[in-house]
Amino acid sequence: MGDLQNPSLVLKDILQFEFEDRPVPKLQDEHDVLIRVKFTGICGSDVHYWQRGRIGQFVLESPMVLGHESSGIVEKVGSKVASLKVGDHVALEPGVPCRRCNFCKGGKYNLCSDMAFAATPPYDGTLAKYYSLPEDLCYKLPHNVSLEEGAVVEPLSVAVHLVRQAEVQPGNSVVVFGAGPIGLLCCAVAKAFGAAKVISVDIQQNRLEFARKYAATSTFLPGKVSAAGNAARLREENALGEGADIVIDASGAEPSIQAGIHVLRAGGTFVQGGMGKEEINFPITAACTKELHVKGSFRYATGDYKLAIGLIASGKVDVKQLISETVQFQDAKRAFETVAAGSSIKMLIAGVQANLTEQVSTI
Ligand SMILES: NC(=O)C1=CN([C@@H]2O[C@H](COP(=O)(O)OP(=O)(O)OC[C@H]3O[C@@H](n4cnc5c(N)ncnc54)[C@H](O)[C@@H]3O)[C@@H](O)[C@H]2O)C=CC1
Ligand SMILES: O=C(CO)[C@@H](O)[C@H](O)CO
Ligand SMILES: [Zn+2]
Repeated sequence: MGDLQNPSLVLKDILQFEFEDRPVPKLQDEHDVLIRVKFTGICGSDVHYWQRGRIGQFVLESPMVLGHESSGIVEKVGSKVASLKVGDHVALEPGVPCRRCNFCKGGKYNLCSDMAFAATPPYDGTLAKYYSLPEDLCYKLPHNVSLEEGAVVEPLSVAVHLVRQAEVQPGNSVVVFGAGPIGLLCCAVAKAFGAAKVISVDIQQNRLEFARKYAATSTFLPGKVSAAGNAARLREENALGEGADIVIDASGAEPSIQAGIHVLRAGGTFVQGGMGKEEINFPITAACTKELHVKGSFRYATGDYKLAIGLIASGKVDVKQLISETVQFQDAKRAFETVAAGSSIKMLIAGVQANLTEQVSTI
């Protein structure tokens, strides 16, 4: 068999992956660029689609290429591309908004209802040899930021957006539920924003050990007691007085959200980032009587990617430590299984290599 054009990892249905050859994307606009994808991280959201076929209103109804945390090298540029040239190393912002609606015009393009986002049904993702995007969504990496780090810019931008939504101020106490990549990056960004206490909460002891070494000032393993009981112990063990200033949920788990509301001080801020069950029991009276600020946080918007790259380039946030393993493209399924087994932090999948094209075709 001759060379494949664009080998891609396709989620055909729940738990069913297949490698397929897809056409190389055509540049649709003079400002588009074609990227040779070099590294792609696996996100908790990819795992949700793989295992459950949905996140909220986004439901897998036909086969979809997974992956949206990618870096790559510019392979081809449209006739009006001025900011990039062939060979540039870039981090991909993998969602194209309509650019015309009020949200887009107001800088909150993450809320655009016409967003075409990689690996969010029905749009194909980046786990392919090639991917195409408008030039302004490809961020040139500084010389001291590697392509591996470039693939982590996407989840770091999610964390930057979460911490900005939380309005973390110097001296704040911040409790982060979930010590997966998103929660860990939230800890690191909160610290970079000057938080005095950053408490990481998870049900996996190994993740807490990692969090403590990485960016958390302390950790908390919830017990088999009520959410209010866990919140009380969390407050006590961390000398939080009347409660934490800020809670970020990066777990999507109901007990975390409940404990998060209970651990906040009056007037504190709760930001939801984790996505899991669509509906949960929520301690609404505590939120009411403490006059909490309860917000959501979805992906990223104006300035988040630039700040994320700046945090890496300046050494304020180290993303290299999060990368557990990089597997070859043809081993992508194993990478998903490793993530599901909970034995890694961030798994990267290398882009299709020239000499691997034949091998992928036989899988
Ligand atoms: N809001 C947004 O824009 C985005 C949201 N996400 C979501 O954020 C979440 C986190 O993503 P990743 O870090 O990649 O996933 P992950 O699955 O690696 O991390 C989730 C962590 O939550 C922990 N957890 C589960 N139940 C818990 C409980 N009861 N208490 C405390 N911790 C608990 C797990 O042990 C795990 O370490 C996912 O739900 C993902 O879909 C991801 C990207 C963007
Ligand atoms: O994981 C992310 C972004 O990093 C989610 O927003 C998914 O795009 C939802 O489909
Ligand atoms: Zn993601």
